[in-house]
Amino acid sequence: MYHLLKGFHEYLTRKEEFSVIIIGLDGAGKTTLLEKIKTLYNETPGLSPDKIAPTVGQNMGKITLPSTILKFWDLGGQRGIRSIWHRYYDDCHAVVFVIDAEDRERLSEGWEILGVPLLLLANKQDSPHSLSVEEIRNDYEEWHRRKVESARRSYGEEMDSQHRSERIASLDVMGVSALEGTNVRGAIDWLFIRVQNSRRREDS
Ligand SMILES: Nc1nc2c(ncn2[C@@H]2O[C@H](COP(=O)(O)OP(=O)(O)OP(=O)(O)O)[C@@H](O)[C@H]2O)c(=O)[nH]1
Ligand SMILES: [Mg+2]
Repeated sequence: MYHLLKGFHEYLTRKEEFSVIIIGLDGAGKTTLLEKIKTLYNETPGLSPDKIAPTVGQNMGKITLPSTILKFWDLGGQRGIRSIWHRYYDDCHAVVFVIDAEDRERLSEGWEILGVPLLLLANKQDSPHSLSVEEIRNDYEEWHRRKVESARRSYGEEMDSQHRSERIASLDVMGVSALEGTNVRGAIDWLFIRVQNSRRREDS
């Protein structure tokens, strides 16, 4: 009887774990974001911004949501370290791509390394010098249009235009400030819904 009740209790309280990777150029604010997420969702606060150094390798952090554990992998963004990102793609349930909205010069460098985008965070929205969500989205679409056009020039007309629209449709841009925590909860809500949906699709 005890085992039956214990099993039932475990069933009711069980939590599924999902992996989310956080990528983006060096200095975009990925680690600041992860530490802010820990502070907002865990009893033990994350590191304060002045304790955060550039990431060499990876950081991991977990938060608990209703019947869900989100496990974040914050990966270093420096050029030499980006080659390890692909090892995390297969096993993750969602990708967060952080953009430094203050850094106009390096926006296209960001698009170059962006694989399949899911949630794009335009970070540093607290700064008056930052580009807005709208400007970031337009820049991405403009960059993508140029890329499709130059591919068309090189490979002829057989470009898959349906693929193109799917790709843009899958892009969600949100403005956040990792430093101040603005809209970080909105980003977590987005991820929560996204991983729940991915589970429903796997189940059916
Ligand atoms: N104004 C402002 N600055 C931020 C924000 N988020 C991060 N920063 C600053 O941006 C710099 C880089 O932040 P990190 O979190 O180390 O960046 P990272 O993306 O982890 O960089 P790598 O580990 O090298 O890939 C730091 O000086 C942060 O304080 C933000 O929301 N607003
Ligand atoms: Mg970092």
